[in-house]
Amino acid sequence: MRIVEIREKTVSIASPIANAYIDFSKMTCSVVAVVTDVIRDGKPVIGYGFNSNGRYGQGALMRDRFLDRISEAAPDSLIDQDRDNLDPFAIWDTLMKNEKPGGHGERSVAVGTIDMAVWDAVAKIEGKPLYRLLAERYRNGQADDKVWVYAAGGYYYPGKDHTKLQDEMKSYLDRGYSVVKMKIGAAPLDEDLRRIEAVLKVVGDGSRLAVDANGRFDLQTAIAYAEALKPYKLFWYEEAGDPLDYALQAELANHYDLPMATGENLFSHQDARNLLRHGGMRADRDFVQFDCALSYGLVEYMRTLKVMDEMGWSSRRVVPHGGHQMSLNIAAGLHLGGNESYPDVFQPFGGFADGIQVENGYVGLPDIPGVGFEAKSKLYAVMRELGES
Ligand SMILES: O=C([O-])CC(=O)C(=O)O
Ligand SMILES: [Mg+2]
Repeated sequence: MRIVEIREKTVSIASPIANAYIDFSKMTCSVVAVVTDVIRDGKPVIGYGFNSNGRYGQGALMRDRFLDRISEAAPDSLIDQDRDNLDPFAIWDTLMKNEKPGGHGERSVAVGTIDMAVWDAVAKIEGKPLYRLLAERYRNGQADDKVWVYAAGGYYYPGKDHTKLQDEMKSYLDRGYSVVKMKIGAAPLDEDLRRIEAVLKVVGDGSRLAVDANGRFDLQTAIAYAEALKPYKLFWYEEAGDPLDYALQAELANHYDLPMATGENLFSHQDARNLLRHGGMRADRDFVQFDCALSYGLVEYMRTLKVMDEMGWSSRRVVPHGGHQMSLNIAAGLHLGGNESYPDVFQPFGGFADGIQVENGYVGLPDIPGVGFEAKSKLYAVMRELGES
């Protein structure tokens, strides 16, 4: 058994939406296909991956060094002999050979995307949904059969008034979500409060609304928002300040005793550990949002979960960023607290398998081998074009 080839391409996920920090007018993402010589149902097994929104396609890094490391490695060194399968840990070590520690930059996105495709192939070779494989290998066989998800949206875009924002949020509730998320921080505080109040009229209660500032605020602004948000008792207040400003996050906790969330822009277990060491995050109420697709993949994610465990954090406090099926599998298989969902944006990469309904805020997973991409037809069409061409 061997990896025959790894293919990659960059695709556009451009749209007119904006958060407080960036617009998505030129957003791209990488799609990766790991082609193996294993035959299932008369066809070679191909694992697929893609990177989450917010970081651009990583083709250059992959072509410049990561893919060569795999093609130059002895094929046997990448195999899990006991299981007669690919070995995601050995593949990870090979990808990261001669990479210095620290300064994670965007190589973590390139590696995370390849790692997703490797795990998809591993689960397909074993003939199981990835979440079941993860539960069997790492959680005594106990998988969650459904995962809590919330609907993320509420972006700024030209011409979007309060009515359009309300319509968007109402459509998420109509589709079975019980918690929604909206952007803040691209408008002045008083306008953002009016936007929040407009949404509260639709969702009914602050416990059903999270807000996301995408790292926009300095400490003074973060505190001003905290004071203004407090009476609404929101589900969470996300990424108030710069993702790496742990002192800001820790000081903010002195002004806001309700749930906060952050971590989507931390790309390694060392950065996650620094957040928990220095960011004043509270294990009894706050949430962390590390996204495997941006942060060296599932191999590294397991290290992050171990760090959390050692620091007294339940895996149920993790609700990953990214709204993708890979994190949904990790959530069900490794017992996370839930997953983000983008019902309308970042298509065809956002969202879950076709025909899977959200019920009271929970979704199930398709019962097919791998991550489940084949059950999401528009996404699979993009992947297949790369893998089977
Ligand atoms: O707008 C973005 O970059 C996405 C984001 O923060 C989220 O999904 O929490
Ligand atoms: Mg966010």
